[in-house]
Formats: sequence, C-alpha cells, structure tokens
Amino acid sequence: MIKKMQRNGVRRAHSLWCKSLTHNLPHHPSIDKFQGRDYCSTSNSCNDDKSFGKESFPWKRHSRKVSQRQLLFGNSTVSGTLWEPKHFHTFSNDKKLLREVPKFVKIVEVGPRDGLQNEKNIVPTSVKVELIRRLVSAGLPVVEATSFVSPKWVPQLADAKNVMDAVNSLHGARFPVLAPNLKGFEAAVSAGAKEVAIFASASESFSLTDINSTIQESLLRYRAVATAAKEHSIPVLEGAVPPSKVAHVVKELYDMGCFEISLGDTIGIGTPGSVVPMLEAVMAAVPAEKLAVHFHDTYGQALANILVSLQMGINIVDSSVAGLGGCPSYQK
Ligand SMILES: CC(C)(COP(=O)([O-])OP(=O)([O-])OC[C@H]1O[C@@H](n2cnc3c(N)ncnc32)[C@H](O)[C@@H]1OP(=O)([O-])[O-])[C@@H](O)C(=O)NCCC(=O)NCCSC(=O)C[C@@](C)(O)CC(=O)[O-]
Repeated sequence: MIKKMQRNGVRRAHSLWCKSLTHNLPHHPSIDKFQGRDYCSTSNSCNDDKSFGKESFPWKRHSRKVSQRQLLFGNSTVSGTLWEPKHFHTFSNDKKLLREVPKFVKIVEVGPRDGLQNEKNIVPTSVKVELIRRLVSAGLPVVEATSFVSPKWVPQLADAKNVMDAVNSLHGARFPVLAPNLKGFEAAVSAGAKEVAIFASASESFSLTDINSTIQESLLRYRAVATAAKEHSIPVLEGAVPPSKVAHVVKELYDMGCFEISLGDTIGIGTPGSVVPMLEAVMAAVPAEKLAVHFHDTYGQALANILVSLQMGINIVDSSVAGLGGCPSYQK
C-alpha cells in the first residue's frame, strides 16, 4: 500500500508516518526495510505470482492474450458485474460518489502479524513489541499482535506468548491474535488475548497449503474455536481469503458468530473489477458493517480496491505498517 502511495505522490505523509514508527528501532534487516532501504518485501513484492493447484482464481491476473473486454467480462465467477451499465452509471455519472464514502473508517493494523510472519529473518521479540507500542502510540485502534499457530509452520511467530506478555501491559488499542485451531485458541487465551481471529480460505488448494485442511475441515475446526470463544466471551474475527466460494464461507463464519469478517486478497491479485462483484456477493449474504477488507499491493491495486470498497459501504480496512506483509504458505 505504501509503495502505491509513494507512486501516487503522497510519500511524504506516509514515509514520515512510517519513519516515526520505526525510527531508532534496533538494527534488523526487516526493520531496515521499513526505514526505506529495501521496500520490495514479501508477498507485497514485485515478484510474480503463482497459482495454487488447478483451481481457477477469479481474482487472478488474467492472461494478456485476452482482449480488454474479456478481461473485464471474463468467464469466471466474477464476470463483469462492475462494468454493467448500471455500475457505470453509479460510479461514473453520480456526482455524489465521494459523499458515499463512509464518514468513519476503522483501520486494523496487521503489520506485526501479517507483516512479520513472512520475513526471512526472525525479528527479535523486543523489536516486535516496540513496533506494536509505536503503532499504538500512532493512534491505531486495533493492532493484530501475533499468531498462535504451529511454530513449525510459522517459526517467525514462535514467540507469540512472549509478545503477548509484553503487549498485555499496553493500553489504548485492541490486540487480536490469530488462532488456527483449539490448541492455538487455548494458548492465546492463556497468554491473555482478549480477541482471536480465525482464518479460512475460500480456495481448497490454498486451504490445504496454508492450514493443512480442506475448507470443510477448517470450518469444523473453527466452529469448535467459535464455541470455545463464546464460552469465554471472546469475540472472534475472521480473515477469509480468495475467490469463488467467498460468500458461502463468509456466511458460514458469520453464522458461527464471528463479529467481524476480513476479506483477504492474500496474493494481491484483486482489482476493482473483481472486488466489486465479490463484495456484491458477500454483502448479499452478510451485513456490510460486519465486513473488513484486506488488500495486498502486489500489483499496485490496493488503493483502488480500498476506494471501491469504501464506496460500496465497507468501513473497516486492514493496514500493514510500511507495506510489509505476506503469507508464508504463498511463496513466489
Ligand atoms: C493449522 C496447523 C496448526 C495445522 O498443522 P498440522 O501439522 O496439520 O497440525 P497437527 O494438528 O497435525 O499438529 C502437528 C504439530 O503442530 C502442533 N500444533 C498444532 N496446532 C498448533 C498451534 N496452534 N500452536 C502450536 N502448535 C500447534 C501440534 O501440537 C503438533 O506438534 P507435535 O506433536 O508434532 O510436536 C498449521 O497448518 C498452521 O499452524 N498453519 C498456520 C499457517 C499460517 O499462519 N498462515 C498465515 C496466516 S493466513 C494469512 O496470512 C492470510 C491473511 C489472514 O493475513 C489474509 C491475507 O493476508 O490476505
């Protein structure tokens, strides 16, 4: 996101913001990156994408061989809804467009979790904690602090308990953590977490790669987490990923009691042309106020995607400090 902002000429405001957060943090390659020495990071990087298995991704970048019209109307599940005449009318002729953007937008900062989970070098706990402290003092109301996932799968966040021990003494923000199963949920609760986020994929192949289970198995697992969370009065968020079955998975998670569902374009291939129909489908199943969006700027589309989401009534947006981010299961 930050990279895109730089290209659009608003670098100063944002690089100052990032710098104030990361200035004087102990020397570490990941932190050096925040400080501008190397912005080409993880899944937000300029590297090319790859697909998962044989499943087709409606959000996936289309081949350049198809015509522009096919690009927009392609035969995927997201075909062309944005660009039907009614949408042209709404988006290009309606002078009230900007007034339709929500008056209040909540930013959910996921850098310490999504950003650092994919760093090659493991960031020391003290640096993570200092970063979180600075994000809170910058005024961010929600900072995803870490993940209680298997350290074999994500060694970068193996210090989740220690991070939470330190974060528990910080005030002024909420600190949700990720939990992929009951084991993670229980560890999160004993470490003092007050909110957990679960993450389900709408893609079978991605689900297998990321959490070693089918979508159905993951939903069963999450039902157990949601039930345990209700018993502890702990709110559950959800970070869903890609394409075709998004609305179905989102509805399942909503019915399970998730209070907020973040729609993640994990590999950064979303464009307004795919985001609008995806949101239309999801918003037909779940109220807009329950939804958040989570974009990666891999191909420079994050700001455009955020804008159309705001215009459609979404008012919760995930951010990641310095544009860090990426999913360890998705390696280029
Ligand atoms: C889900 C599992 C655990 C399945 O992994 P598995 O290997 O199938 O698990 P298992 O149940 O067979 O257990 C294997 C071992 O892991 C342990 N284990 C089991 N669970 C836990 C736990 N919670 N915490 C700590 N340890 C755990 C368990 O105790 C056992 O230990 P052993 O007996 O071998 O010593 C694994 O696949 C996993 O941890 N995956 C996490 C992957 C991940 O974090 N991905 C990134 C998050 S998603 C994301 O970034 C996208 C998002 C949300 O940001 C949106 C966007 O970016 O767009």
